[in-house]
Formats: sequence, structure tokens, C-alpha cells
Amino acid sequence: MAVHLSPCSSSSTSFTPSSFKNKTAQFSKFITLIREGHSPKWVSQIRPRIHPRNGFQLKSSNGHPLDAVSCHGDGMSLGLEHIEPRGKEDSFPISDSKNIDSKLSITVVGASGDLAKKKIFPALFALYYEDCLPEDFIVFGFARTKMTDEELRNMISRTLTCRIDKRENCEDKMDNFLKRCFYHAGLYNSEENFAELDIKLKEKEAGRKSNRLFYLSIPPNIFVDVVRCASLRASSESGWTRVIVEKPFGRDSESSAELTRCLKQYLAEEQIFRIDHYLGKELVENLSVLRFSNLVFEPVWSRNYIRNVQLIFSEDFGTEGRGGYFDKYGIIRDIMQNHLLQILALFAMETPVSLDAEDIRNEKVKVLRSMRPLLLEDVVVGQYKGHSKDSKSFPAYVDDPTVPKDSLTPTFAAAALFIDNARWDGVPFLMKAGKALHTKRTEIRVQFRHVPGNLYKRNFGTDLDKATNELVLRVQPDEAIYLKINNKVPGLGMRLDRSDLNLLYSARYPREIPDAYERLLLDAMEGERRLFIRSDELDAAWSLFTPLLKELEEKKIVPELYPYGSRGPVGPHYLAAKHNVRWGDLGDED
Ligand SMILES: NC(=O)C1=CN([C@@H]2O[C@H](COP(=O)(O)OP(=O)(O)OC[C@H]3O[C@@H](n4cnc5c(N)ncnc54)[C@H](OP(=O)(O)O)[C@@H]3O)[C@@H](O)[C@H]2O)C=CC1
Ligand SMILES: O=C1O[C@H](COP(=O)(O)O)[C@@H](O)[C@H](O)[C@H]1O
Repeated sequence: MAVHLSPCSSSSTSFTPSSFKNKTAQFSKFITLIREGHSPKWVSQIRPRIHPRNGFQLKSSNGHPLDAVSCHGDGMSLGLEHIEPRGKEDSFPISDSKNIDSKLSITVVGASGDLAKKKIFPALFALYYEDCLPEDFIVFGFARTKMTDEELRNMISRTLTCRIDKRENCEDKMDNFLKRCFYHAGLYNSEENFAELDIKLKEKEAGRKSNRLFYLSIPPNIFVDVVRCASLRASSESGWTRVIVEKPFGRDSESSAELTRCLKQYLAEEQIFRIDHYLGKELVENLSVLRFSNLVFEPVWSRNYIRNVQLIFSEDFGTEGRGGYFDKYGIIRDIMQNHLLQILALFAMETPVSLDAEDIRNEKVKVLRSMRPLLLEDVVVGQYKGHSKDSKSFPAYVDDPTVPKDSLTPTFAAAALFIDNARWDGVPFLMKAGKALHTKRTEIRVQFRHVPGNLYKRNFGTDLDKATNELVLRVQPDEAIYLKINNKVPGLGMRLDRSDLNLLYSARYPREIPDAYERLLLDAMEGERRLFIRSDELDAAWSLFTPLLKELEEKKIVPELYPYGSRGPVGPHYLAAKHNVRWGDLGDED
């Protein structure tokens, strides 16, 4: 009987039991693993299943985080995934990665691209500079562009920087890092080209146990091809294989589910690391610390004290160079459905049972599933238009040659979301995201309720809203956490003033904050999934936005135009007013 892998991509593969040369070899490998010290506890929890590359695989039957360990021999192999006890050292700790007998091979697929140059290679170098990579690692670039190893190194070297506060040995470190970088040109759907990559990887791995990490820094339409080829032809035969997948994960619920289904033809969920780089940002990571390790915040973290929450993303440049991608997605899919919604989930979730990845992701899924799908009436969309200022002219979105002149794709959106649970009933969560605005900033703003029976209300005049407390978490730039409070102006009279209790990171922690990609790459190497998106989280996120996105497209809703470099359209003010909210980012002093 042949097992056919489904037709998610251009080719399908079949495996026959006759190719399993000797079944007893499976069991001798199994026994070897036990002898090598793998715990019989997890061995007893595994059950057989078919694996695309190895033909036969053993997998745990419960939903705990797993880690892939594969072994092979005699022309056939077993892929084993084992359960690690919760809360203990992670399934593949960096200390294990540092094991001198094993090698880490990182392949950046789409190495010639913008993200690879701008973020991934610099992040890998930063990790190397900080001694966070295993001693024995190599980095391969893979893309269609013809390049030699030397050309790749030249390309990468242009974007590498050493930490501002630690410049010693920078040149040497760069040289050593670059010596470990190699390149292989190939087609994304060619199993043959990935088999060639496999040969090169093996050459460098020199017979040692190898763990392989693939970073898919490519457009989404070729994700499945690459996963198919990499998993069938270039996955590790002696260690784990993991794949980091960049967004977008589909365009809506259906395409996202289909993408997940296709990826799972070749990978177990535990091998898929869906990246949302906002989860790797310092202030976003700190959100849980702030909430759950300070007595003063958690008790007020509910509808009883919080009037509204605002999640604001603003960029001071347009879609320059990325119009082709952006026009298919728009700002709601590009920023809101993922980055802002992930922050919202972390902000609003209940206390997780532990800091274990699954416990946190369980809570995020719960809160996402308690939310109301967005309604058209609670959304405003905009698009930037050309604008001239001080004899400088700024292009309209539709001036981009890769964007259709009549495009209705929003480059700006504002939305009101609601969580129908006991903690957040009736509290508006307002989101605002836009490109080509007057400033670059990402913030979480929490506006608190009025002080009941405030003794000092006469001092605030008629606008009591101006006197409420506001907690601001500025994710970027100039990371900061500050609380707006009312304070007495020093002196003999009784004059009140709005002041900030301000934790400005640059003053308190005068060192460079690692880039989000550094943290996330490190986590993926360690097998830590806490900051990556699980497939049910993704489903829940798409369920909230898909009906709205369809309606916007079907009804051809025309976005409100706003000038490049402005504060955006006026629609969001009406939306906020409808929910009795005033945007917190209006004052320039903020
Ligand atoms: N750039 C960014 O700031 C961000 C990007 N992302 C995501 O990361 C991924 C990579 O982004 P980015 O680097 O900007 O993408 P690019 O458009 O630069 O593409 C990366 C590489 O993929 C290859 N490629 C491009 N288009 C095609 C195509 N139609 N068919 C086959 N190969 C193609 C090219 O390499 P070659 O021709 O050499 O094969 C290119 O260098 C995308 O999924 C993107 O959505 C996510 C967050 C931010
Ligand atoms: O994912 C994306 O994020 C960037 C913004 O990331 P940041 O870390 O610079 O804030 C955005 O420009 C891009 O459109 C989007 O795809």
C-alpha cells in the first residue's frame, strides 16, 4: 500500500512499506536511543506515524510541546519526537546546542531578499557576537540569485554592526562569522537543488550530529514548495529540523488553514515556528512581567478600572519597495491581525498556569476566542495620497509602479474590538495602524476610569477625561513605560498638574536593546515556542478579521485619503467618539 502525500504543492510523493528494508532495524534504533540515555518514560508515550522523509516516525500522543529527534540507518530511518517534562530545561537547550559533538546549520531561504539582509543576518551576527550561538555552527544562504560564498559574505558584511557598547574585536568577530557563511543557489521548488544543499551541509557537518534550522524569508506563495523540498531532501538525519515561517500566514481563515494543512504534510506542528517579530520586542516581552510580577497592576487590570485600551502603530514611511506584496494584504493583515492582536492577547489574557509555552498560548487562544469578530461599522480605512512640503514631494500609495492605480488597499486602519468575557466586558480595545504618517511609533495606551467622587475635581475644570490616569507602554522607538498622574505643583497654592512617572529605558538601562529577531532566532534554536504562534491561535486570529476583510473587499469600501506625513484621516476620531474614547497619542509631548 502506498501512502500518498497530498497535492499541496507541485509534486506529490509516495512511500511504500517495501522501502522499509528491515523493520527490525527500527527497533534496534529504538533500543539504541534508550541505551543513549533517552528516558523510557517518553519512549513509552510514543506511537508510530508516517513521516514524509523518514517513512516511519514515532510521535507522542499528547499535546505537550515536543522536540524532534530523528535517527536513521540501513536505508530507512525513524523520526522520534519526545516529551520533555514541563518546566524543566527546555527540550533542546542552548547548552545542548553548544555540545561539541553537534552542529547547528542555519539556512536562510531567500537570502538575497530585504528581510534577510536587513534583519536575519545581522541578528545572527549579533548572537554570534554575544556568544549566544553554539560553538559549531554554519549559516547557509539559499536563493535563486547566482552568488558565490564570497559575494554572499560581501552582501552580508554591509549590514553587520557590533553592539554600540562593546566594540572590541569587532573586525575579528565579523571575519570569523563571515567565514562560517556559505551560499547555495537553487530553485525553491527543486528537490534536486535542496538535495545539493544537503550534500553541502553534510560536508560541513562532517559526520557529526546536526540540527538544522531553516528560516523562510521568502514570499508566502513559495512556503510550501520550500518546506516540501527542504523536508524531503535536506532535513537533518541525526538531530532536529525546525522551520521558521515568516508572515503572512494566509490572507484569511481558509487560506491560512490550507497553508497550515499543507505545511503539516511535511512537518509536525512542533517543527513549525510561525514568527511574529513583535513578540520578540523588549516591551512586548515585558508586558507579562509588568502585569504578573507587580502587585499594583494586576488588581486594576479589568473593566472595573480600565476605561479603554489603545494599540497604536504608526510608521513615517510608505510601502516603498514593498508595494507588490502590500497591495495583496493591506494594513489590516500586515499589522493588525498579527502584531497588534498578539499584543492585545498578551495584554488581556488571564494569568497562565505557568510560563510554559503551552500554558501561555492556551490563555492567548482563550482570550482571542472570547472576542467578537469585527464589524464594518467599527472600522475605518484610509490610504495615503501624494503631498508636497517644503519643496519636497512625497508619493501617493498608488504612485508605486507595482500598485494598481485604482487600488483600494488600506494603508491605514482604525478599529474597535471587544472581548466578551467577565474581565473585559464593554471595554473598547481600539487599534490604529498606518503607514506614511507623521511619526514612527508603537504604543499600548491604557486609559483608566475617573476617580469616583474626586475631591479635586474642581481643579480639573470641565474636562474630567484629562484628569484620568493613563499608562503608556512605548514599544518603540525610545522604549519607555510611563504613568500619567495628577500631581500638586509645588508651592503655597493648590494647583494640580499632569505629570509622568517615567521609566525611560535609555536612562535606566543604558545599553542597546537586542533586536526582536535575535531573541526569536535564539528561542527557535533552543526549541522555545512561547513567542511563536500556534496554529489554533492563528485560526482564532483569522476568525476575528476574515468576515470584515471579505466585506471590505466585496463592498469595495473606498479608503479615506490622507496626506503622506500627516496624522492620518479624521474617521478614527468619529470611531473613538462613538465609543466614548479619545485617542491618547494626540499631544506632541507624548
Ligand atoms: N521586509 C520586511 O521588512 C518584512 C518581511 N516580512 C516577510 O518576510 C518574507 C521575506 O520578505 P522580504 O525579504 O521583504 O521579501 P523579498 O521580496 O525581498 O523576497 C525575498 C527573496 O525571495 C525571492 N523572491 C521574491 N519574489 C519571488 C517570487 N515571486 N517567486 C520566487 N522567489 C521570489 C527573491 O530571491 P531570489 O530572486 O534570489 O530567489 C528575494 O530576494 C516575506 O514573507 C515577508 O512578508 C515580514 C516582516 C517584515
Ligand atoms: O511585519 C511588518 O513589520 C514592519 C514593522 O516592523 P518594525 O519592527 O520596524 O516596527 C512593517 O514595516 C511591515 O510592513 C510589516 O510587514
